[in-house]
Amino acid sequence: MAKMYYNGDANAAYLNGKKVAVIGYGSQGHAHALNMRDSGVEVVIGLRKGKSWDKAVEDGFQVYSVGEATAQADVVMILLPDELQTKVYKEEIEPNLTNQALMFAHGFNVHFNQIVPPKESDVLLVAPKGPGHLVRRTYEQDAGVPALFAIYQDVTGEAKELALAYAKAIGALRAGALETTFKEETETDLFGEQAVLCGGLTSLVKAGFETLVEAGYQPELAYFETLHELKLIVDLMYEGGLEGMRYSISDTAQWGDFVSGPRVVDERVKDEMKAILKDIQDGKFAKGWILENQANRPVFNAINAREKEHLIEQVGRDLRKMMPFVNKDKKKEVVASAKH
Ligand SMILES: NC(=O)C1=CN([C@@H]2O[C@H](COP(=O)(O)OP(=O)(O)OC[C@H]3O[C@@H](n4cnc5c(N)ncnc54)[C@H](OP(=O)(O)O)[C@@H]3O)[C@@H](O)[C@H]2O)C=CC1
Ligand SMILES: CC[C@](O)(C(C)=O)C(=O)O
Repeated sequence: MAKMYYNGDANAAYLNGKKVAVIGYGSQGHAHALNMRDSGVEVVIGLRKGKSWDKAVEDGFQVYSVGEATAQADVVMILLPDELQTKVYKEEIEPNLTNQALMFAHGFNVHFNQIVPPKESDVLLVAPKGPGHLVRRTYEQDAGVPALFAIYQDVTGEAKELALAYAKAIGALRAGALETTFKEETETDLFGEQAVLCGGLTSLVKAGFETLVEAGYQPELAYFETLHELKLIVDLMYEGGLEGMRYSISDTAQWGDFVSGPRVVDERVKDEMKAILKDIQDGKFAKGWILENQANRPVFNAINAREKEHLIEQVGRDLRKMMPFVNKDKKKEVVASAKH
C-alpha cells in the first residue's frame, strides 16, 4: 500500500512566522484561508475588486491586490480558476516573485506548460480531493477531505515539509494525504471529473431520468429515483465502500446491481473512458479548453444554458424548495417562521 501521511507526519510549526498569500477566494480559496487561519497560520488574500473581495473582507481578512499579496508573502497559493491563472500569473504574480514558495491545488497550468515557474522558487501542489465548500465544512466538523501533494521543484530542500504543514493546516491530514507528481495529479483529476465524478455521473443520471419520463412515469418520481436517492446511496459507499452500500440495500436491489449494472457500463463505456484518458494525456483536452476560453467560451456557454433548462433541473428546483434540509434559503424561512 502507498504511504499515507496523517497529522503526526507533519511539522505544523513549519508555518509559524510565515505568511501565506491565498490568491483567489472562491470554492478552494475561502476554505484554505479560513481553515489555515483557524489552524493558527497568518493568511492574507490576493484578489481583484468584486464579490470575492467583499466576502473576504467580511470574513475578517486583510485583502490586497494579487501583486501586493504576493510581494509580502513567504508562500503563495494560487487558487484562481485554471483558465485565468496564466494571465494573472504573468501580469501580477511573476513580477512580484523573489523566492517565495509557489503552490497550486491542481497541476494543470504547470503540467501543460502554461505557467513556467522561476528557478528560485519551491513549486508544489496540495490538491484536496473534494469541493472547496466541503473542505471548509468537514474542517469545522473536526474532519477533513483527503489530499494529494506533489513537489515540482525543491530549491530549499523544505518543499515536502511545507506541503505537509499546509495540508495539515487545511485539515487534509485528518483524512490522509498521498504523494504524487504534477503529471499524475493533473491527469487523474481531469479523468475523474470527466469520466466519473461530474461528466459520467450527470450523463448517467440524465439518461436514467429521461428513460423513465419517456416511458410515461412521473418526472418527480424519476427525480427521486435517479438523482435525490443517489446521495443517500453514495453516502453509504463513502462510509463503507461498495460492500457497505450493498449491506443496506435489499437483496433484490443487489441482484439487479450485479446483473444489470454491467449492461449499463460495459466494455464500450470503458473503451470510451480510455479514449478520454488518452485525450487528457496527450494534451488534446487541455488545448481544447485553452482555445475555448480564448474564444470567450461559445460552446461552454451554449451547453451550460441548455443544461439549466433540462426537465430534471426544472423538477429538481421545485422539489428542493420543499426540502429545508437541502435548501438553505428554505431553511432560513422555516427557522424564521418557527420563531413567530
Ligand atoms: N472547486 C474545487 O473544489 C476544486 C478546485 N481545485 C483547483 O483550485 C483552483 C481554484 O479553483 P476554484 O476554487 O474552483 O475557483 P473559483 O472559481 O471558485 O474561485 C476563483 C477565485 O479567483 C478569483 N479571481 C478570478 N479572476 C481573478 C483575477 N483576475 N484576479 C484576482 N482574482 C480573481 C475569483 O474572484 P471573483 O469573485 O472576483 O471572480 C474567485 O475568488 C483551481 O486550480 C482548481 O482546479 C482543486 C480541487 C477542487
Ligand atoms: C470533481 C471536481 C474537482 O476535480 C474536485 C472538486 O475535486 C474540481 O476540480 O472541482
